[in-house]
Amino acid sequence: MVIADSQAGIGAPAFSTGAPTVGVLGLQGGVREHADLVESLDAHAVQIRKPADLVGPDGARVDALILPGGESSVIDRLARMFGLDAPIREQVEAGLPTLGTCAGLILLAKRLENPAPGQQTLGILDITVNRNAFGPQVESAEATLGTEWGEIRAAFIRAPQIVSVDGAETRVMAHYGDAIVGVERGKVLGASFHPELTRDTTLHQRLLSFVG
Ligand SMILES: NC(=O)CC[C@H](N)C(=O)O
Repeated sequence: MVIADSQAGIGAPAFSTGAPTVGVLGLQGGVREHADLVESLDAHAVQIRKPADLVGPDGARVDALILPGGESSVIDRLARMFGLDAPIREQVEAGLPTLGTCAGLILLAKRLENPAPGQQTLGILDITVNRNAFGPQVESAEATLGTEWGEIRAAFIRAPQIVSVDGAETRVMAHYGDAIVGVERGKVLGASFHPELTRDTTLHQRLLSFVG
């Protein structure tokens, strides 16, 4: 992964080199795992930590965005602290293909049933999410899901559940038992689970299919 942050000193962002560039929100959580999967698909991964990271030196945006899992209240607080919330919202609403997994799904939701004190979301997907529906970390599980995206090997870790899909344009794509755990609207994908921990590339391939 190329870290698009001069302070990190790992080089310049790899924009406009032919292969698509996928930004991974790099504030907290499973950043490296998503970046590794992106690079296994011959795309570039860059870390997004400040608004300028969303835009390359020649003005080109990243071609797609991933909001990883982690702790959604922490990612939310840091994103607002660094002024990333509005630019992300604007670019996603303008058509930037985006994948949110677990905490990333929570960030995408318009409504949370049990937010942490002061927690906000980007409010992009017209869904209501119960933040820790699948219980504490010890109740985490791995499962193979038959989904509208294809078969996915998924890891659930204190996973959120989509308790309702409130907008007609948002499609239910995946269930785990009776629970809705995957949705899609336009070029925005949201999943309760972690495909990056089981190294399942189905969702990343779907994300890249929206590029260009
Ligand atoms: N693995 C995860 O991303 C867990 C998300 C967690 N439930 C939260 O509120 O952020």
